[in-house]
Amino acid sequence: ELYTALAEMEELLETESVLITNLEGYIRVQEDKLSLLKNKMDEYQREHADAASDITAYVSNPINAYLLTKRLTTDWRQVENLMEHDVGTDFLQNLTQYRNVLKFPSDEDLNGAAVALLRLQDTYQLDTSSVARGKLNGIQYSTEMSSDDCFELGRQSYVNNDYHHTVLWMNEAMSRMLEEPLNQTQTFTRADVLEYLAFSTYKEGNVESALVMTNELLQLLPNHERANGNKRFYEKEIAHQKEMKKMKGDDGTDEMPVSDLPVARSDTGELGVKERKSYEMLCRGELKPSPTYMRSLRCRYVTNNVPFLRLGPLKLEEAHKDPYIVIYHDAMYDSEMDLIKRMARPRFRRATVQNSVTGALETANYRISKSAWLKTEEDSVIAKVVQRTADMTGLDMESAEELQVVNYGIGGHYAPHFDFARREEKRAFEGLNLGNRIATVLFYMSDVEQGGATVFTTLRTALWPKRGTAAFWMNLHRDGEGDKRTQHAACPVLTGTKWVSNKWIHERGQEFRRPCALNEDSGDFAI
Ligand SMILES: O=C(O)CCC(=O)C(=O)O
Ligand SMILES: [Fe+2]
Repeated sequence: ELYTALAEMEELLETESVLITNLEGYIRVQEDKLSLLKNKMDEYQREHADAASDITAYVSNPINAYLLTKRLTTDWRQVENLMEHDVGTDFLQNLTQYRNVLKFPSDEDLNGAAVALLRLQDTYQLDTSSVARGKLNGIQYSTEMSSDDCFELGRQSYVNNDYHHTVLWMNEAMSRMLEEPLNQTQTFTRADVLEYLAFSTYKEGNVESALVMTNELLQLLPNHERANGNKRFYEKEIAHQKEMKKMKGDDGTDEMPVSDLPVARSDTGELGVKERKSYEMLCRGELKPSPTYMRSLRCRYVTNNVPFLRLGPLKLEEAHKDPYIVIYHDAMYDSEMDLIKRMARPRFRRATVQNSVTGALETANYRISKSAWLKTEEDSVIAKVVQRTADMTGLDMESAEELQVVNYGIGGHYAPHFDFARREEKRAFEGLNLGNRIATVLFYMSDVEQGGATVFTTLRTALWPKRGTAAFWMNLHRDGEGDKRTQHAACPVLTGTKWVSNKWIHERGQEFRRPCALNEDSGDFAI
């Protein structure tokens, strides 16, 4: 699960550096051996040519006769020994040992990294060939991908039953392969790509194209057993579809290719097609509140009646009126953020979500990050931050959860969700007797180069991470019901790392600070 946070990916670079050194050593020893053999061969060739120019004269000389005999006995045995001795063994053994001491990614990591890349491609509408060329918004974003890299990404998509991306990346692999100079280590052939393409195209609902590709494949490999079987299958399928059309008198205009149908995407939860569209638009910064609405939003200094804040008031910026969402600027000092990150690093675990039925904590594709919890009592710095949270919210911190520190790697995200437990998730905070999560304070502990906004899916509002700021909103209505309008998500990180910390404040202890009411009345909250 290394791919879930950037912090741990750094260790992989160290692993790679050790592997490179080992490979360098291996090559050096092999080269030494080969150059020794080459010297011997040159010497033998020279002597042999000499002898061959006048064989009788050569062998009649006793010294030559001795040397020839020696060459073919002890000397040649030396050559055989050299050839036999495998100088690679030690280096191979090193590799086995490294497995135990160094950090290595697993196949699951490879899959996770691939899925993350594809998620970014979707969310930020990146076109396949630009990604393959390492280009992002016209600038060089990373190294170029080889045809092999593209093929592997296509294969990963295929394994995940993601035929849409299989087609995109297999096509890219093919066109890259045609551009590249002939490569001896190429891991795939044209026929391999055609096979993946044909089957995925069929799965995407286009049988005709699948048949065309299969025929192309059979031209390359006429005896390909599976392809022959598929060809018969596709032909039957096409005939069957024609038959069906005829029976229905259907002119085919209302037929929708399967790829356009809404598909359940596991990593954005239960979003419908429309919600998913607006979520992604928000992430891209394409959906904004109207200028009229923006004009109504204010900034001000606040003291919240806290005497201490009279000395240094908080800087509040309104992000949304109803529900009320605010940003506090300079809510955390650099030194605090540095310490919090340092404390969290060694404790990072893959973030979990609560199963709404069983209440159990489990990992899920729709939340990809690493997180750790810090107790208030652990360090005076944490206690200070918690006190500031109390000042910012006017709420009691007794029932609040520990500070949750989160680090998102490239592609890390959290799909649209509510911070409060819904009725059907009643078990979530049961037993703690602290009530539901009444409010959220979300500290941004890093800038994010590209992507990584917090977006409120139904409010046309996106908060862009800015180091040191904190967002604050109430999750519950006055009557304790969850405010569905607070649904929000963490967009995937496109470049850079994202660090945040969450302070979730609970209902218990707020009875006098935010008295409840009989009906939902969310507009009266004043800071
Ligand atoms: O990281 C973000 O922007 C939001 C995180 C969030 O919503 C959560 O952890 O509940
Ligand atoms: Fe959240």
